[in-house]
Amino acid sequence: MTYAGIQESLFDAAVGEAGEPVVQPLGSGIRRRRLEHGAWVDLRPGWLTGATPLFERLTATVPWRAERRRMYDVTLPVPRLTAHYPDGHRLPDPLLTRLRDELSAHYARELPEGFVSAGLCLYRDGRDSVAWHGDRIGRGARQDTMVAIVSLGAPRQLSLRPRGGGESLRFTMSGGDLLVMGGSCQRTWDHAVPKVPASGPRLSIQFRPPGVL
Ligand SMILES: O=C(O)CCC(=O)C(=O)O
Ligand SMILES: [Fe+2]
Repeated sequence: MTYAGIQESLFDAAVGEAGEPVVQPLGSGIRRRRLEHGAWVDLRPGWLTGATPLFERLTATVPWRAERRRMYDVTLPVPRLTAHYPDGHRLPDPLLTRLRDELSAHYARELPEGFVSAGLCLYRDGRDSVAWHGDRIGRGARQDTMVAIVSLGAPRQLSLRPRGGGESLRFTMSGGDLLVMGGSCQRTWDHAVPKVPASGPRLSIQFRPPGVL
């Protein structure tokens, strides 16, 4: 994972015995970066190694939907595919359940309610993107909360900038990397995945606590 132009060490793409991804320990190698206005991001590059089989399974089996969003008086397609698994719904792969539970356990002290829902997004190529926004539908608009993102597939940039304007921070998320937005991040900062001239497909998994969308 790179941020602000600094290259962080990446793990070799080690694959588990049965060709399954290996979930590295979360406690080691996670680093918090405090941002202005009470926000922070935790970075854990290479949380999963050998994640290609998971990426391929999810790309092939998740019932992807093309989102549409109303803008002014027209409805436009949102350039990416999505699938949403609300609280209480079984996740599309047992490994995602394990990741969600490991995140809930790791953050239990700061986030007693844990992570309960998962949003999946598929950016098919460099033209797919998501515009500047905060996850502010629900209590992220009023309270500190967390959104944990696991990236699979091709590297893409996740940008953050203070909501009132200011310099943006750029985090390049590669396959297997974890980035957690916390504190006031959803209400005092915006984030985006900008378009790029060319990219292979990238899949993003966002785990959220109850009432955060
Ligand atoms: O692609 C990502 O990792 C971010 C997606 C996102 O911000 C969202 O769906 O709310
Ligand atoms: Fe978001």
